[in-house]
Amino acid sequence: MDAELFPRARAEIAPGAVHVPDWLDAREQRELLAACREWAGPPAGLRTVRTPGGGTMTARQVCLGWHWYPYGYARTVVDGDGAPVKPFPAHLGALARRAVADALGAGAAREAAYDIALVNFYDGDARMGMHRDSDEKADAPVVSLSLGDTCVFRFGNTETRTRPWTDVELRSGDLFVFGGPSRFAHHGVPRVLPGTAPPELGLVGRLNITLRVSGL
Ligand SMILES: O=C(O)CCC(=O)C(=O)O
Ligand SMILES: [Fe+2]
Repeated sequence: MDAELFPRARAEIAPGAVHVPDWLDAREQRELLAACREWAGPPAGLRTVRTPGGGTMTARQVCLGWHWYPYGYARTVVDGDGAPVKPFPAHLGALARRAVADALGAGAAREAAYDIALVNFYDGDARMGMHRDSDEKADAPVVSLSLGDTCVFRFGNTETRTRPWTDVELRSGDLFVFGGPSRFAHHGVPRVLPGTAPPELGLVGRLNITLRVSGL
């Protein structure tokens, strides 16, 4: 439906931060979506995240491997149903290493032991404020995969939550990796574009799968 005159090109958005359009083919997207639906079920399923200030995040979340909560990691859903977090499947680790190798080059993936997946579900009104992924004790690149609706992904700088930043459209199947000098850069999702998912995928809304190395 979004047929471009020219294919979207991979782009280095900042040193160590690379956008690879259409990295997942249609079958891989369907399989990941089916897996996300399994992971989202209870126990330790999709939940609304409450921040210490009394707010709630609009993107709902489920974790694999380590449970992330504001602001740390646990092995159980300490801010939810208390159940043990679902295991991190080995195939996601292999996927993350392949993603890093494709985005940053073979050397960058090394032996990185990916052990965290955060699955964020965005409906049309959801967004994510500017933040850094900084609760890990490792500096391996963060791998981000998008399914469903297109979003505006805002990639900023390591110093401040404000400009300079670059807005990138992430569509279903796109890969974004940030490592090296960009590993601790601020980023967020100011907007989801409802109704832009590929119809054959069968998802209303947007899913993001973020893969990280905990170092824990
Ligand atoms: O949804 C996205 O693309 C970003 C998610 C994110 O930054 C996070 O979960 O830390
Ligand atoms: Fe993040």
